[in-house]
This record gives sequence, C-alpha cells and structure tokens, in this order.
Amino acid sequence: MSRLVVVSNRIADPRKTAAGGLAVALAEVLNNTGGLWFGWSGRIVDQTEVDDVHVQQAGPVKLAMVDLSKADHDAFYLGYSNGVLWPVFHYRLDLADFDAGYIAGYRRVNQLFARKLLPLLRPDDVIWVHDYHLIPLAAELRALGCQQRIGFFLHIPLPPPLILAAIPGHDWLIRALFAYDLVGFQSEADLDHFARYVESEAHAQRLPDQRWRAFGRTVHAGAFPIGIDVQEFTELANAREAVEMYERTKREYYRRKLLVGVDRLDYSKGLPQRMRAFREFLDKNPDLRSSATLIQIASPSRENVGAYSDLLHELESLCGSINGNFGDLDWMPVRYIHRTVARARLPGLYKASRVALVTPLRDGMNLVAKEFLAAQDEEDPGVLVLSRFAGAAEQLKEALLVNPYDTEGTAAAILLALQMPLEERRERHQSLMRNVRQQDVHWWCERFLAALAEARAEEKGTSWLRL
Ligand SMILES: O=P(O)(O)OC[C@H]1O[C@H](O[C@H]2O[C@H](CO)[C@@H](O)[C@H](O)[C@H]2O)[C@H](O)[C@@H](O)[C@@H]1O
Ligand SMILES: O=c1ccn([C@@H]2O[C@H](COP(=O)(O)OP(=O)(O)O)[C@@H](O)[C@H]2O)c(=O)[nH]1
Repeated sequence: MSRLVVVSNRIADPRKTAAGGLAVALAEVLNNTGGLWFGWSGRIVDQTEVDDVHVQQAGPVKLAMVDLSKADHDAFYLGYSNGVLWPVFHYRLDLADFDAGYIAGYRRVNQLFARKLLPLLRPDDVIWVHDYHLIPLAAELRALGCQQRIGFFLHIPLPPPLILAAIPGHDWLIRALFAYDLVGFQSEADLDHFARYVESEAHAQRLPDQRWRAFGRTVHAGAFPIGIDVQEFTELANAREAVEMYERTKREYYRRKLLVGVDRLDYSKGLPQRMRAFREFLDKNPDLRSSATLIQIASPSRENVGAYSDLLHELESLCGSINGNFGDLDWMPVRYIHRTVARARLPGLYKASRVALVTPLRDGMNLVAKEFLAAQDEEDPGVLVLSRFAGAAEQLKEALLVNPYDTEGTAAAILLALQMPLEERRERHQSLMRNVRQQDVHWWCERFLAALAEARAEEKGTSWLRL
C-alpha cells in the first residue's frame, strides 16, 4: 500500500479529539500507511529562521511543519488566500482586495512548500493537497521533477466562470489545477462551474469519465461531498463535557425553545441576514416572543482582514438593537457569544436546541449542519433550517431549505421549525441521518483516494508546468 502524504495550510494533531472529524478521518488513513502530514506550523518567525522543517511524530504519523515570515504570512494567508480567493470563491467580488503584491507571496509560499516537501517524498507516495491556499502546489512540485500521483480537494465553493474570470491571473490559477491527477469539489454545482470554466476559457476538451484535457495534460474531476465522523461525534456527545453542557442549558432555558447558530465570524455565513430574519420573526409573532431564544456563537476568525472587522460591528449592532427593542426584564431574544466554544461542548448545545439556523450566503459544505443532526435525540429531534446555498443542501434535502437573502421567507421557516409536530420532526431527522451516516467522512476519504488511485497521469512531461 502506498504511503499517504497530506498537505494543508493548517495541521491538526490527529491524536487529539478536539482536532475534528477531518483530522480523525485523515488520521485513520495516515495511521494505516504510516503517513506524512505537511503544512504550516502556525508560527510566524524572522525571515532568517524560515528554513527549518520541524518534524514531530504523532503515533505512526509524521507531522512536518514549516514556519512563515511575517511578510509571507501576510501576503499568502491574509492577502491572496483570504483577501482574494476566499471572497471571490464565495461570490463576493465586492470584498476582494486585488492588491498586486499578494500573488508574489502566494507563489513564494507554494514554492517554499514544494521545496521543503520534495526531499521528504518517496517514489510511490500518493499526495493529497487540501484547499485554496495551495492551488499551485502540484505545479511547483512537478517543476521540481515530482512524478508522484497528486490529488487536490477544494473545501470551499468554486464560483461560475464569469466570477472566477474577475481574478487577475485567473487563467494561471486554473491552469495550475491541470498539474494534479484528480481535482475534487464539494458539490455537483462546483464541478459544473469547473467544467464550464475550463471548456469556455481554456478550451479544454471534455473526455469520457469526468476527464478534461488542456495544456497537454488530462485531469480527472469529481464531486466528493465531505461528511462528519458520526461515531466520533456520538462519542463526543456522550462524554462529560457535552452532557454537562446539555443539562446546564436545559436547566437554564427550561421555559424557552432554543434556536442555535454556530459559525466562524465570516461574511460567507450570512449572520446579519440571519439576525434580520430572526427580528422579522419576532416582529410578526408577538405571542411567541418570550418563548424563543437564539444562541449565536460567532467564533473569531481572520481578524486582520478588513472585511471581518466591519462584519463584527454590524453584527454587534444588530444583536444590540434586537435585544433593546424586543427584550424584557426576564428575557433576551439573542444571546450573542463572540468566542470559540470547545468542540467537545457543542453536541450538548445542539441537543438542547429545537432549531439550528445554518444560513450561509455561500458555503463549501458546512459541517455544523451535519453535527447538529448527529447530536439530536432521535425520539425528540430538533429541526435544521438550512441555506440552499450551502454545499450541504445538495445532500440534506429534508431540511427546511431557505434563501438567506429572503428575510420574510427565512422568518416563516423559523416559525415552521418551531411549530413542527413531533411526527414530522422524526421523519425528517430519520431521512437526514441516513445521509449523514452513509456519506460520512470515511466515505468521503475512501471515495477520493479510490478515484485518485484510478486516475492515470497520462502525461509525465513537466516543462509546460513552469508557471
Ligand atoms: O484556517 P482558517 O483560516 O482559520 O479557517 C478555517 C477553515 O475554514 C474553511 O472551511 C471549509 O472547509 C469545511 C470542511 O470541508 C467546509 O465544511 C466549509 O464549508 C469550508 O468553509 C477552509 O476551507 C479551511 O481551509 C480553513 O482551515
Ligand atoms: O466555536 C466554535 C465554532 C465552530 N466549531 C467547529 O468548527 C467547524 C466548522 O466547520 P464548518 O464546515 O461548519 O465551517 P468552516 O468554519 O470550516 O467554514 C465545525 O466542526 C464546528 O463544530 C467549534 O468547534 N467551535
């Protein structure tokens, strides 16, 4: 069996449960193959100290990490990855900062990753690169002579061709994808955008079996929706921290029906739109006012990127005005928490809630939607209100699907969710859980790696790949 090499910007120690489902799923394959996980250490150091690779053993898995200088981190992570690619890939051209200096930092860090990874590779390794930070990595590796099989998975959406084409140098970026043997997306919609882009902008030829040929190379592409580790999450739900959280929340809110939202504080998550919909619901349903409370966890994220601090102020002001206008001495409609809540406690909060509001304006997948479902008591389950623009909506069709831009429509769905009879809640939850269980993170991992094993690198030439 070939050794698996995973490359991602962030690395999580796969032995720690707090690391999450992705780390657990990757840990399983990495453990079985004595694999290697390569990425950024999370440390910012002086330019003169950048050269070292820190290697650490985590059970049978080797973690290899590089540090970044402040200039590289700012241009690569804050600048190009999160100031250009993140907003554009989430359809937010208005928030993109096309500073010409960022791309050089993005290329520099991808070249650094390639240079540092190459000596650690073995001839029969299979390499799996994750996410938008590392799109040109395979091309950089190929330029250094790397012949191994390389797959890429994009965790965020891929927008339609004309949005993608607004990125200066978009052709360079997408051409770099042809250095991979397999490119995976979260949804059929993303795959369709890829096909349309490469056929119209790069004049790629569509071949049978989801293969596209351009720039003298053939790439396989497919939709591989990511799931959660249901067993790991169930164990987390039965552990002390989650049980305590459940009991405390139930005790504190025994007179209320709880709605819950758990998101990074990110403009893609539709938080102001969600608050406006909740305000509309309160406004239209005065009789239900004091019986519904929304707990919104907004976990701090990318605070050095301008668009994120604007969002923070907008959200704080909305929550303040809702509580000011609708609250009473014994009831606050919104409990807004601008802090990261430990993953171990979340199942307790989900289980204590009657409704989850997962209403992003765009989302690659959204794992919170699946975690909420997995944490429910199947005899008395809560209801998932889900944006039709989350990748998860392609799979979770029995949720209450909403358009988050439609304030009245979302407010109506909140009412429906709060009043849904037990029988219907059970039926919906049962069919949703069939999907969550079947298409879990192990299914995702196995399908991607099986497709990568089958994907034949049809050309070994590398000269054109010099980006
Ligand atoms: O590393 P950060 O900048 O702090 O951001 C955290 C992660 O956010 C993104 O998550 C995406 O992947 C999820 C799993 O596939 C998916 O459910 C979600 O819809 C996506 O937004 C990002 O893609 C990761 O690289 C970041 O580490
Ligand atoms: O305060 C928080 C907020 C989120 N999460 C976890 O972070 C992940 C968020 O993943 P999702 O796919 O929903 O969105 P992303 O943040 O990756 O865009 C989920 O596993 C959540 O349980 C957490 O542990 N604590």
